[in-house]
Amino acid sequence: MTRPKVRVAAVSKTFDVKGGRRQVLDNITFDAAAGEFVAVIGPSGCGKSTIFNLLAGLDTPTAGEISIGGESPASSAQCAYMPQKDLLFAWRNVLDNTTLGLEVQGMSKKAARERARALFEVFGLAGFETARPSQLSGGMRQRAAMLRTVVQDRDVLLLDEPFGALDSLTRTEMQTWLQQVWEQYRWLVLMITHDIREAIFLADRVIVLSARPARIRHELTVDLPRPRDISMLTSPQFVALEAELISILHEESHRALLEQEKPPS
Ligand SMILES: Nc1ncnc2c1ncn2[C@@H]1O[C@H](COP(=O)(O)OP(=O)(O)OP(=O)(O)O)[C@@H](O)[C@H]1O
Repeated sequence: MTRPKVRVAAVSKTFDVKGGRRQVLDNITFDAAAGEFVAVIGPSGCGKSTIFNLLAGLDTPTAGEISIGGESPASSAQCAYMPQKDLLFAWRNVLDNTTLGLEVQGMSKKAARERARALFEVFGLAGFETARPSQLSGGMRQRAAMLRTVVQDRDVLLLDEPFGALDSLTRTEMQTWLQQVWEQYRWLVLMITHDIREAIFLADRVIVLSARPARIRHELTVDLPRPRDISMLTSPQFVALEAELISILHEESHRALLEQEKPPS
């Protein structure tokens, strides 16, 4: 078996909060291989973004270890992170929004623009390079935010609810589009979503987290053939996977609701 690209080993995270400590992650262990598409799903507030912050090296675990390509997240230059609110700057045109990450890393504006421009076609944004973000549709804005992540040329993409704010029709289109682009580039994608169908449609594997403090509640392998299309959403195999996840998530969401009513310990 090849060595996993991402390794999360016995990771726990506790925050100091007013009036006590709040444990958010409890002994999380999972691996992901190069080229794999892994969806992460769990009740609201269970700790999904916290895991991504640790993977991106923005914070450190209280216990346990994370490695990306054998390196610590902070020193690894292999991860590109698209946070939940990856907003485009209204005063920059679309091209200059997509080059931001590269410029922050020290690349010249000219070189950054050249690299980003080459992706506009694939991201369905050709012709909109000099448009302002306000001139784009919701789906286009999300593709621009994703282009800004992808242009960093990393092997591992962390996508935190990339389609959360979109209407369901646009969302379905974006899922189909993302699948196509992923087939072409084969990044290792870790994607947080609240949408069970989206998770099954896109992922090779779905990791289900428990209510906070998050533990791995379940791992589901999605062995539906690729490329997947929307006609599969109603296939017996898809529906069975969906039912399995719905029942687990409902249980955990209910626990999360009860947990919210408790004060920090
Ligand atoms: N820096 C911090 N200090 C204190 N508590 C924090 C901090 N960051 C996150 N938390 C808490 O950790 C818990 C999990 O937050 P997180 O954003 O990881 O959840 P999530 O599963 O991504 O949520 P959502 O589904 O709503 O996006 C929340 O209760 C949050 O308040």
